[in-house]
Amino acid sequence: MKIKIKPSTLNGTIEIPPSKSYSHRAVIAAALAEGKDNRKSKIDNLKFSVDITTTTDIMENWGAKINREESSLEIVGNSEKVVPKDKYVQCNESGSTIRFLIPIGITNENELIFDGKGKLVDRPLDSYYRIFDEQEIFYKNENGKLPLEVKGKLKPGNYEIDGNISSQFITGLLYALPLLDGDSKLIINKNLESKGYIDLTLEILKLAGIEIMNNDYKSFDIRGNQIYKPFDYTVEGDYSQVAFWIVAGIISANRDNEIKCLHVNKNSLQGDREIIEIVERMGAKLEIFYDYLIVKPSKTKGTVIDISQCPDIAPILTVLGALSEGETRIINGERLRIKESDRITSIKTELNKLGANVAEEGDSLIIQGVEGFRGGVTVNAWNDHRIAMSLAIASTRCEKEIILEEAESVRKSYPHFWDDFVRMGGEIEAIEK
Ligand SMILES: O=C(O)C1=C[C@@H](OP(=O)(O)O)[C@@H](O)[C@H](O)C1
Ligand SMILES: C=C(OP(=O)(O)O)C(=O)O
Repeated sequence: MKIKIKPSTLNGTIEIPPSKSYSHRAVIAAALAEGKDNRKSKIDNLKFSVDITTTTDIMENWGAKINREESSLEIVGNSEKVVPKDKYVQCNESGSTIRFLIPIGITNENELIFDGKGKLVDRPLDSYYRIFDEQEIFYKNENGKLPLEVKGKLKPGNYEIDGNISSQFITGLLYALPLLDGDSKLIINKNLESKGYIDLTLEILKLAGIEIMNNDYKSFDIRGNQIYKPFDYTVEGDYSQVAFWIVAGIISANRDNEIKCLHVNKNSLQGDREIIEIVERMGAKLEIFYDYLIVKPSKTKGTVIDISQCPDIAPILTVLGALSEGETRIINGERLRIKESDRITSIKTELNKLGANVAEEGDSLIIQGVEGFRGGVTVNAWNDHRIAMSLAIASTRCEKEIILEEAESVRKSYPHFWDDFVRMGGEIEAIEK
């Protein structure tokens, strides 16, 4: 979908959508829970983005009984036995889905074909291939790309994972290993990045009655033969998404505007909560309350941002850096290259078309601040929801309107983003389906 976005300033109150990371975890844990006497889990405040629908569909296919309402779910779990009705597992473009579900799928002797779309076809899974090689689990793919055929069953024992590629492998194993018929140890080699996501995993596992011994994130001791228990849970707002609205509020050209963001847990464990500390360091003024926050326009200064623990907020922080005084450096962004797009190159390329001054240096983004963007050009979202949303927020500081291609990519995590954008004062016009 191609849309025209006119320059406008955003203002008002926004309901931040539920955390995608918590939603995946809650749906999976509830789907694995014992379904004795039809005992069910209830998950409230869910939004069926493409990624969450994908995970939910797969868990249903693997034996959970799921009743979907508009913004909640009831699940009777499959009692830890993954028995697929269909061996084909379509993960669409969701890295979380495929990396969480590969090990869970083979906690039972199964034959599965994992497939994906877009960039997911190429996103790395090598950490699992090493385990399959060690355990002589059959797997087949062409040139390391999806589809991936896997046949076998995981064995309890020692597992080693590099902590600097994707924390999603660690989450997948933390979910799967308690289901094996013996104890396991998960050892993390190299530096653990995206550590906050492991905290979310441990929190939901605990809620489901799963016990894991965390040895300071260097290793985890996991007892086998554990049983997931049903639970009730309400998903909190998503810090990766509130980041867009925080930056929108800071860069607003209308000094009288303010953006109030609802459902933002002040004490959240989400790693992207770092957005608050980063923008405050750059000079932004936020008013933070127990479960909401208020952002007013402010002048910001460049800084150095280590993005290794909060990769998903890199694109929108690049927008903020581009409009801040002096130089902003976003460093340690290696894994940004293996997301829905190569986010170092995609955000640099598209923001520069608007008139920003962004350069790549190794795995860093080096940004020289400008007063505002020119706009007046066509930009592309690279089929990446976070690039589309970042460009939408950047458009509010363009002199001229912009055309955005692949605007529909927001549906991966935030399907009603454009409705919210318009509700907050954005002006868009669809040009092409
Ligand atoms: O576990 C999760 O929910 C996620 C982990 C992160 O991935 P990496 O650990 O690969 O950085 C993040 O980018 C992704 O959007 C969600
Ligand atoms: C990288 C992301 O998600 P995933 O890895 O689940 O595809 C994201 O939402 O930015």
